[in-house]
Amino acid sequence: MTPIDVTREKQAAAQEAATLVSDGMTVGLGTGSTVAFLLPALADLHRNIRCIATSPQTESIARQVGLMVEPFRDVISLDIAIDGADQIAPDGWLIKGGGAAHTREKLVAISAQRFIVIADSTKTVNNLKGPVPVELLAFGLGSTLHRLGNVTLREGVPHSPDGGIIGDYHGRLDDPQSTAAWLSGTPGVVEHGLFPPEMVTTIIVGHTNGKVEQRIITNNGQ
Ligand SMILES: O=C(CO)[C@H](O)[C@H](O)COP(=O)(O)O
Repeated sequence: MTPIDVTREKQAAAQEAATLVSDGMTVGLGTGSTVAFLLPALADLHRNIRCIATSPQTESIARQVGLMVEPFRDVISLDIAIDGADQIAPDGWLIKGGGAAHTREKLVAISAQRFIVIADSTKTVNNLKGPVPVELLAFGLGSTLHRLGNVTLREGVPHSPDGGIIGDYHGRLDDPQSTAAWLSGTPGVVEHGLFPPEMVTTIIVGHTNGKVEQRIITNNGQ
């Protein structure tokens, strides 16, 4: 069997996603190594797009390759957002936030008409497995951690770009909907990395032979 070439898979998915963008669009840019392949592909194909970046890393690379990046402040709606994922379940639930950017990534995804997920084939799983990344408010951190129970704080990337404390929740995940609702309803949790299928338009998975597989998850009301 051919060994998996994750780099080629990421590249293939990113390249395909870049073709879904048209000149004149406002484009949300996710964060991570798959998105890093998307940025030059977008810059090669499109001269006239406006971009919103979900992290300082993405913003810096996007500017280096010549993309026009603006702050996400007065923009209300994006035409499209493209981002990676850590795990993709068959029903379209995602875990994101391996790169600690899930709060901004969720805001950008929910604001986009279409949210496209790009990934290598190792990201597809039969069942989501924890942990789930969480961003927590520094104020009251000890109390929030006590109520959540099973959270480890990150050492590598301890803060989000917005100053939140990044951790990983290791609790139950057999019903992502109820875990997501519980995390969202816990005061002190700024955001968690469970993304529901309703947020996802299309998943593009790259394969080692350079081909991609596209799965439509929801038409987002279009
Ligand atoms: O959610 C994310 C960052 O917060 C990334 O999209 C996710 O971690 C996937 O990263 P990569 O493309 O490097 O595999």
